[in-house]
Amino acid sequence: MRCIECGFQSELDQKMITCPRCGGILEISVKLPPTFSFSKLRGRGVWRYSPAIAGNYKKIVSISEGGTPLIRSRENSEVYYKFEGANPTGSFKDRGMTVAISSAVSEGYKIVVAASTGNTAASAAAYSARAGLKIYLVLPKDKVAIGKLAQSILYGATILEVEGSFDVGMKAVMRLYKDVGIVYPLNSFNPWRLEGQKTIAYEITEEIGVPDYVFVPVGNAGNIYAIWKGFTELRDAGVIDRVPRMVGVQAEGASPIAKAILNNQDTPQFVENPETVATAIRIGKPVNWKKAMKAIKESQGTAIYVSDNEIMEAQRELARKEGIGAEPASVASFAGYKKALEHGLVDRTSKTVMILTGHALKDPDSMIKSSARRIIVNPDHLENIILGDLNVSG
Ligand SMILES: Cc1ncc(COP(=O)(O)O)c(C=O)c1O
Ligand SMILES: N[C@@H](CCOP(=O)(O)O)C(=O)O
Repeated sequence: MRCIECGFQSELDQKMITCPRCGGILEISVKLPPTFSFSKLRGRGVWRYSPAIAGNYKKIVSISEGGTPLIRSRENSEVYYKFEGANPTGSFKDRGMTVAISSAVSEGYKIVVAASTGNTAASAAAYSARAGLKIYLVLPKDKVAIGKLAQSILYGATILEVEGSFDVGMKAVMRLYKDVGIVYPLNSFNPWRLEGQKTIAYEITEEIGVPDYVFVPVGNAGNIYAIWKGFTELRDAGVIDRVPRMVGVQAEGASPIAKAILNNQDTPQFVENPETVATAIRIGKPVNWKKAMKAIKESQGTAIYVSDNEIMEAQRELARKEGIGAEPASVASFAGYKKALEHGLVDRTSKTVMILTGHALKDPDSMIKSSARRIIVNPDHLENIILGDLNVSG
């Protein structure tokens, strides 16, 4: 393990979540066994890749996460959507949560905590219910999409609401973890969680080999790093010969990392009051910014920001042309891909995967604002509408 802030190094220690020297963010380095081969793996989902997942687990808490569909685009056979909405609670967070909760249980914790814009909360609530742990969720008041809030309520979490953005809650959870050792933190500054999320890279590689580009929505910035880490491990073990270019996509009103990358700055300027329709990535001070920038730079990738209008248009286009329903933050990857095509950053022949991080049903308010043809009809004369349409279209 190595601290990304101060360079502290240690042997693998599952008790370690942040750097014991400076409190910084830790990286877990994994060397795949020389015998690693996809053909030898058994089962499906996150734990199929257990030879690559660091740590010892006395008990595995799973709800069959991972193994999500990689859907080929109808319009371009080189383009794929990794639909993380198909996870048990409807987002990629489940991949990380199965590992983090299994780690918490193995280390003897009884209480877990997470700050959240909604998806981490829903996932953490489900996995802690399955493990029989007590969970406290810190949410930005009135800023969590209704589907996600409803999930956290259903799974029986205690919900603590704070005024202000997600960043306020994140800071509070960090402090709580550092001051009160009995509480296990489930956010992505916990490097064990990212061990689960990196399996996205393993699944993509096993199914289609190495893509040229992977587009990832970026909020607290753990996922883009985790996916890059997965590809890097496979490359270092000689399973693949290169790592795809990682492209981080942020919403314009919450884009410290994208702006730093685009302006060639080493450090992002944090956003005090982030604002975007994509509430899942309404984050101004991403805790994993160093890891994300490392992943982008070392993969020779880039970052992009997209407007709220571009996000909403992308959500409709994906639904209406490809039949895939993803929440606004999720389709930032698609909006970013469209922009990258326009700006000539990628071309249509590049093998590209967009990570669609969460299901459309998470945020019904965003869907219902889409334009739709809704007509009050006489049930005895439905044919009038259909025949009328046929006449109009000739
Ligand atoms: C649906 C969705 N997409 C993307 C993200 C961003 O992921 P990360 O925080 O790992 O950058 C989140 C949460 O942060 C999310 O809930
Ligand atoms: N979008 C996230 C924000 C928290 O991110 P995390 O990966 O650090 O838990 C959420 O769903 O809460």
